[in-house]
Amino acid sequence: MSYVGVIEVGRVEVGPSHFPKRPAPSNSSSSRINLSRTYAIKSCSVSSRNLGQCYYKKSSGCKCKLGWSSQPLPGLRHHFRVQSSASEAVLTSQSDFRKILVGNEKIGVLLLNLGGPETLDDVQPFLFNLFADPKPLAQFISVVRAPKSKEGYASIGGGSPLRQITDAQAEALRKALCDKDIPAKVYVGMRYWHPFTEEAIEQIKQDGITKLVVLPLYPQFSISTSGSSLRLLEGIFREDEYLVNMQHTVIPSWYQREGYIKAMATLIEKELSTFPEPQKVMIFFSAHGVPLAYVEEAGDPYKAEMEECVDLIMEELEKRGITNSCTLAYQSRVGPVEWLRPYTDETIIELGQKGIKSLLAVPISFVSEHIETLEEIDVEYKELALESGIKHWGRVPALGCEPTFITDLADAVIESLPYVGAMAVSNLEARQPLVPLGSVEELLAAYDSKRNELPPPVTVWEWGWTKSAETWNGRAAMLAVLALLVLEERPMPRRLI
Ligand SMILES: C=CC1=C(C)c2cc3[nH]c(cc4nc(cc5[nH]c(cc1n2)c(C)c5CCC(=O)O)C(CCC(=O)O)=C4C)c(C)c3C=C
Ligand SMILES: [Fe+2]
Repeated sequence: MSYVGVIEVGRVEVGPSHFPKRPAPSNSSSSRINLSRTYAIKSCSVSSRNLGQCYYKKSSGCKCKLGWSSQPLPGLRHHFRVQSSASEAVLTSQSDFRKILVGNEKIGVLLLNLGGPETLDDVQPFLFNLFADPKPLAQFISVVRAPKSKEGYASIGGGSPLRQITDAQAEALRKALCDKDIPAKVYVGMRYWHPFTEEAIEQIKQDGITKLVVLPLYPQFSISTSGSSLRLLEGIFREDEYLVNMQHTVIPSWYQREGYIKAMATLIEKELSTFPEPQKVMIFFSAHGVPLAYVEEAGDPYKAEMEECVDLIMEELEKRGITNSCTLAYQSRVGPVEWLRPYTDETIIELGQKGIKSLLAVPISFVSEHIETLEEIDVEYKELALESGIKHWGRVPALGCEPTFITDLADAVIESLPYVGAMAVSNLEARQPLVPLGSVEELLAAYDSKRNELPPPVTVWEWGWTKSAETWNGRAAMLAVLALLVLEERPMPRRLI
């Protein structure tokens, strides 16, 4: 039985502090709320966090933070009405809690990731997929780029560890969900290498999943990463009868989640303690870069989310009495087009010139070890730092299967369950600041609506031009890499091309 209209959360105190963001709309049933009274709720869309509070309190009279839709949206299944009528029931037991969230549904979680070549032979075809738009150029670019990439992958053991780590994260998440009484199957869908997203979707269909939570494994949203995967999913969903009818929701980014922030702060705190003078260490956040045009012209929220993420981690550290200085820079640029600044390599040199002696690198845009942590940071940037006068160098490990982090991902999934099937966002303004959720289509529409002023297409790109995020991504990447090819002959270190 679906929980729509069945949730019988008992007495809920509705107070002004629970509605800080939006005033009660005058034309909806919510306008009848008297903020100082206690109400029973029928057919509601309280998030599982709130249900969780009800459950954990195991008593009546618990407080729930409620959100509402100002008007019933077409197709919105879980909007709620607050009524001053009685019919109070109390949600007390774990099984009630689980029943509401799971019912008879088969829940699936689809982890989206980029994918990486597992062997050196995979490198060129992997690059082909990465640059596969338009295809004739992808072949050319991947062949030219392959030797350089292979060198990198050879130096980290002959392949990317991404698949293995992501599989381990999927299994850890499954267990964490199970421990929280939410039985779910967890799938891995890579964008550019095995197991491809298409393979994961096939498995999801075979398993008869009825509710799917889509969770990109990138803490911050970028059109080049999560956006690209979601665009692919959108196409797959649209063309498949089973999937069109399968309820789903997307957690587009989760860098603001308390558990993630705390897990990052703990890793930093631990690593700082290995320095001879921890309080003098500069915390150096290094994020994967994107071409500047993504942010300035295509409306990528990546930079804003990254900066907010750094602020939140630093706030958490401050609460723990750690007040080190910090800086944020962007790494891994490809080609000479402008990428997000400041660049990691240039910043390291500048910090050395300013007399900084201790640097702790924190990879922040990705939660697994991969070529850019193991080779670029651990080898190239470390070497550059030592050459630049830095005496003490450290690097925070990627989160991987760190338990606090995995538990938090499980909570994110559980909190998203009431939104499965619901159209929770209709535009960016309507999005909640925390854990904005929505269907793939809705979400992309929200981002697309911000992208009205793309520059006119360059002639060479006119073939197949659209304004979609993924195509824009492909075009910019292509532009960058083509420019790179012009400079390819020059003997420059990887970080400077
Ligand atoms: C948040 C993470 C990432 C962003 C943003 C991103 C943007 C981006 N990347 C390229 C080009 C390449 N990326 C490559 C590999 C790669 N990139 C990420 C993450 C982000 N990329 C990952 C996790 C990986 C796989 C790493 C692994 O271990 O296999 C590569 C191939 C490797 C290499 O040759 O350096 C390229 C090329 C562009 C152009 C871009 C933004 C538009
Ligand atoms: Fe990349």
